[in-house]
Amino acid sequence: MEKIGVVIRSPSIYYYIFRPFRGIEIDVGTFVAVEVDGARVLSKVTAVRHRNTATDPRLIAHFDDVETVDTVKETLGIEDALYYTEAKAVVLGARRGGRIYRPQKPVKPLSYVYKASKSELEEFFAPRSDGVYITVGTVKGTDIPVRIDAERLVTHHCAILASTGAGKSWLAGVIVERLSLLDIPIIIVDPHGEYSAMSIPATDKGKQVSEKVRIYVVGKVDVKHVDEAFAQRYGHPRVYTRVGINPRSLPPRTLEKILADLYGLTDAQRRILEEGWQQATSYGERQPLTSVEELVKEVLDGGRHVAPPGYAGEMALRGLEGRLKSLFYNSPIFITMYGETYQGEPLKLIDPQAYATSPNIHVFDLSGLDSLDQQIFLAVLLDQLYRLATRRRIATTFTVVEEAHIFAPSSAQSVSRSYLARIAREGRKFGLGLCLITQRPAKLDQDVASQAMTQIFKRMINPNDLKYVANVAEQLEDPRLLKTLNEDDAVVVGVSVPAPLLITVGERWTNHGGITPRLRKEVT
Ligand SMILES: Nc1ncnc2c1ncn2[C@@H]1O[C@H](COP(=O)(O)OP(=O)(O)OP(=O)(O)O)[C@@H](O)[C@H]1O
Repeated sequence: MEKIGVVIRSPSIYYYIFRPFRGIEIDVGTFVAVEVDGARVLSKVTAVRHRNTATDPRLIAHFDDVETVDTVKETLGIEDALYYTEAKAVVLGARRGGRIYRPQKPVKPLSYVYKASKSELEEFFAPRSDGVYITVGTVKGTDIPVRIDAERLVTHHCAILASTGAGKSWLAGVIVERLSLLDIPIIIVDPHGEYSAMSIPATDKGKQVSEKVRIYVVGKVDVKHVDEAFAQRYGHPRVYTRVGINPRSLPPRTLEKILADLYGLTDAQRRILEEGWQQATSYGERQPLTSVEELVKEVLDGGRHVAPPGYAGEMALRGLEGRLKSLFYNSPIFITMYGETYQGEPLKLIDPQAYATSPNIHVFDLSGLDSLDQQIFLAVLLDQLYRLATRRRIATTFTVVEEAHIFAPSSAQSVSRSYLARIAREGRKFGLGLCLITQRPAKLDQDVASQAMTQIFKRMINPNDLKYVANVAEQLEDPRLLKTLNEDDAVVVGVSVPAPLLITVGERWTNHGGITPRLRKEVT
């Protein structure tokens, strides 16, 4: 084993500082090994610096032309004597059977530092024999595959956090493709309509994945421009089902909140709504789909007995009637009568149980909806999924939520936040996993974000987001690293990897819809 340096000091059990021997080049990211109690412990270099012990650096500031610098370097030949290099290595641990063992004592000063061999690295990153893994890329700078524990990734939730254009949806696509071959039902909440491209394979392997893609356009919205762009780019028409939601599937608190936010509600109207909605939705599991007129009549009839007497009561009832009709007729996500169509296309009711029991990739294109309708849709979908999951009526399901900070913002209001938070908190027990994707980590609700036990970071530039990440991601050695990442780099930390890893993200097997447009011409 090649000895490449010696430990100078080790201030804690987590890292040590070593001096690479003369002629040894060490880069950040290099894997090295040391011995602790006879076991070889793997470590990763996270910083390299040149230290000057012989002179005051201010002396060098006086070397103000090429001639002087060359004279000092070549004639005096003191360059090597002036500086030495030292590196910081973070202890990753040693593999013992299926587990990673981390020594509970610091590395001894004067211990030798060895170059980590390929086989040593492969052994360290090898998956446990009893787990289910997906390969999402390679350890950066090596060809060692990065295998992520799929069960932990899915059920303990994950988050992909990075600036815009840093490659979040590319990576989400890689994860979804690999998971789909394990026959896990996957639901993608796609506010930008990017993921329809997964229905077009990019490689042979991609054919198996794209056959599993089911696209749903949500609501009565015109998506001709999206379809045209799709057909032009891939030479195939986009095939989708148009879906909507039954107004009766709205949870009462959510309905009340929407009406209050949009139009305001008096106390009397709230009381009538609470009673009336309970009556109108007392059909059990499958709520009937009726016309809005019938539904509103049922609500008013069911709540009339709590209305104030006389004219005030009549006013409250009429006001509530108007508000309910406005909401259900104006929002494009509701189906307002049985057999409704839009531009000749039938509208189907969403069927969360079918999505969460079939091993497909269900892509919900929400791009035609405004932000409130997107949130209402997600609230209803997640509410139904949660109810089904608690009754063990679904398979383990992975739900990818793009732009998660819109659906669960840290400060602003959102009707979907409590539904995301509930699944983030309790979904693991029922096999409901989330993948939260956001370009503004600092704007994502903390309760929701903190439940993501695997965190994947990509390039991040915004100082607020970096500060936030430094506070929440204990395992991330130095958030400044995130500023320097390329599009295909990612840092993975958390329960589904043996140690924090800098990875090169793998190839896509299906098409990526989020290509950043290039400027066509130079201006002369
Ligand atoms: N691993 C990769 N290998 C090659 N190209 C990549 C990779 N990751 C991303 N890209 C390219 O980088 C660009 C941006 O990627 P992507 O659409 O995934 O970013 P994003 O972070 O999701 O952006 P947005 O915030 O706008 O949704 C795309 O053109 C994509 O093709």
